[in-house]
Amino acid sequence: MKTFLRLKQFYWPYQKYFLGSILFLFFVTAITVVYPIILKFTIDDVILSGEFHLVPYVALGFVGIMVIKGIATYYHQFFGDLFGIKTVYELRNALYKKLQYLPFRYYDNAKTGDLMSRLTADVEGFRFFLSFGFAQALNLVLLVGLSLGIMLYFSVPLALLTLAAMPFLIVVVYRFDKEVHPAFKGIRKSFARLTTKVQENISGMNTVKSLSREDYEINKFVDNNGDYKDNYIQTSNIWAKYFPLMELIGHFCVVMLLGFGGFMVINNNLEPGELVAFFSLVWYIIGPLMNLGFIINTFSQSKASGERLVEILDEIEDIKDSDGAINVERLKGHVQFKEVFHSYNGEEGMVLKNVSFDAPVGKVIGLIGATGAGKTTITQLISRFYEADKGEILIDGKNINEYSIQALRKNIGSVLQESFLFSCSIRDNISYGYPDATMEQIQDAARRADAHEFIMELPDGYDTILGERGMGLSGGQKQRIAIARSILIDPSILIFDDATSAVDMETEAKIQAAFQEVMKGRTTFIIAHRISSLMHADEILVLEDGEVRERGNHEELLANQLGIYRRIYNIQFKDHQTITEAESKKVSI
Ligand SMILES: Nc1ncnc2c1ncn2[C@@H]1O[C@H](COP(=O)(O)OP(=O)(O)OP(=O)(O)O)[C@@H](O)[C@H]1O
Repeated sequence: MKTFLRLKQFYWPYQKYFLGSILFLFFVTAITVVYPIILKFTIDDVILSGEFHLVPYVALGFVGIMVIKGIATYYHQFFGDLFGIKTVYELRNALYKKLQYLPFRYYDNAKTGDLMSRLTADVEGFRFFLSFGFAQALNLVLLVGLSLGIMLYFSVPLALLTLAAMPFLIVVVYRFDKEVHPAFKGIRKSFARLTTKVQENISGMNTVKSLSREDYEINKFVDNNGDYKDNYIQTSNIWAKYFPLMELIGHFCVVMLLGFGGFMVINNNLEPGELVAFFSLVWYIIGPLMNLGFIINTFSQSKASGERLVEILDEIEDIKDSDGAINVERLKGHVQFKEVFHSYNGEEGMVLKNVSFDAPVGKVIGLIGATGAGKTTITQLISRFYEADKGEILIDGKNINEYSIQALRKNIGSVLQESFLFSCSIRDNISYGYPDATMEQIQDAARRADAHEFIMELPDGYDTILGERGMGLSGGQKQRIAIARSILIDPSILIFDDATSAVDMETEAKIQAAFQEVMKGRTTFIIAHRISSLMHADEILVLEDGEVRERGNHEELLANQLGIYRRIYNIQFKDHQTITEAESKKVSI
């Protein structure tokens, strides 16, 4: 019940559809139980009493009642559907919104396929219960209640006989629910694993094919698919075990009814029409009770689904605006780190240790160091993707927590090693961060990113539709679109995180030239492994194990013959020298 209470805010605003559906359900149920009464009347008061002239009227009345039942059924289902559909519309929106604001920490461990299945299959599971399951449960209570009432009215002893089997049925149903609920949870989890597998496989198809791991992937999928199948079989086993038992109890009731009821008719303690009516009424009890398995099934599924939805909704958004957060339009871009420490998973794993630096407005800061040294972490802290454990990060003299997250991030443009382009036009990709940009502004950003020329050579120019992964464009072209996208928001802080590592030297030179143009007047952080990418920086921070080991400009750092920077330079310079020598040998041959 906790799950349903937690999700109340989504379905309660649509209570009018729910109440409408329930109202018509009352009609449907009432008309349903009128049917055996008409039957009793037809047999006892028309046929056995010889009043045959009444038959056409009874038949007409019966047809009329059935028409009303049809109309009531239509509205009951229609309102029930509306209730479910409108609720999950709100719920899906809320879940999606929540996903947009969940911190990066959440996505570090989240699986795309699992989230997809929550937003689709689980939301549907919940809707199904709202639209049908609940009404079925209510229908059960109403139909059983009314039928029992009428039966008690006709004959108390016979009605009690029917009631006698109820405790057994309740025990069976209780045990069924106990077993089937975890089984359904298992199915949902297994389905999420299956979709995760498919999603990861499609996203990583390049790696799969290049390492010829198709067979391995197929086997893994077969395992996941097998697990899903086994989960379903296990659930079917539970179902198969309990359903016949429920049915058996139901049929036992009918046998008792026919035996004892027939005996009462023979002894003139019950009218023949009443026995026939009883026979119909008892099926109105047995039928819904046999359906109880399905209702519990729907309820269990929706409870399991609802729990998985609540898990997302209750996830903590720990990175959010502080009270009175400043909504500044434009930051100047003066970035300062003061004794910053950071870990992703507790004290032991400090990935930044006592990092301090000052990046005045318009200056270029280079970050270099081995992989895992903490370069990206520094830039992620500036954007508040994660929060530092200790120390202070200031922009324009104020702690970054004092700015609203939106204001802060709107002033930071990032180009990553692999830029993500959406499956829409190039124009929309460039204007993603500034949807109101005019075509002139978009083209201007593209020109400054050295992207305009190649875009114009594409058949549809700026209207060219890109695939999910920027299909049809080279790595360098994708990067230049990403640069255009970052500069269109006119950020005061620019972050280039390994932005040229995936492209060839010539493209790198082109992108670097584009960088020079867009860096003017902005505080820029360049993360790179190649010294050539950041040698012109005003200050270069050399990181090792999360600590700044050396700092200074290119010349100053080179002067330290035993320094890390000098060592990196020597290795890269040697490579360069070897290549140049080989090239010149080739030419002389
Ligand atoms: N989201 C995360 N959760 C847990 N640990 C992380 C996370 N991101 C990075 N780390 C760890 O923090 C350390 C620093 O990572 P970071 O990405 O800052 O290094 P980097 O210097 O940018 O490396 P690279 O040059 O490979 O990009 C690494 O040990 C890394 O494993």
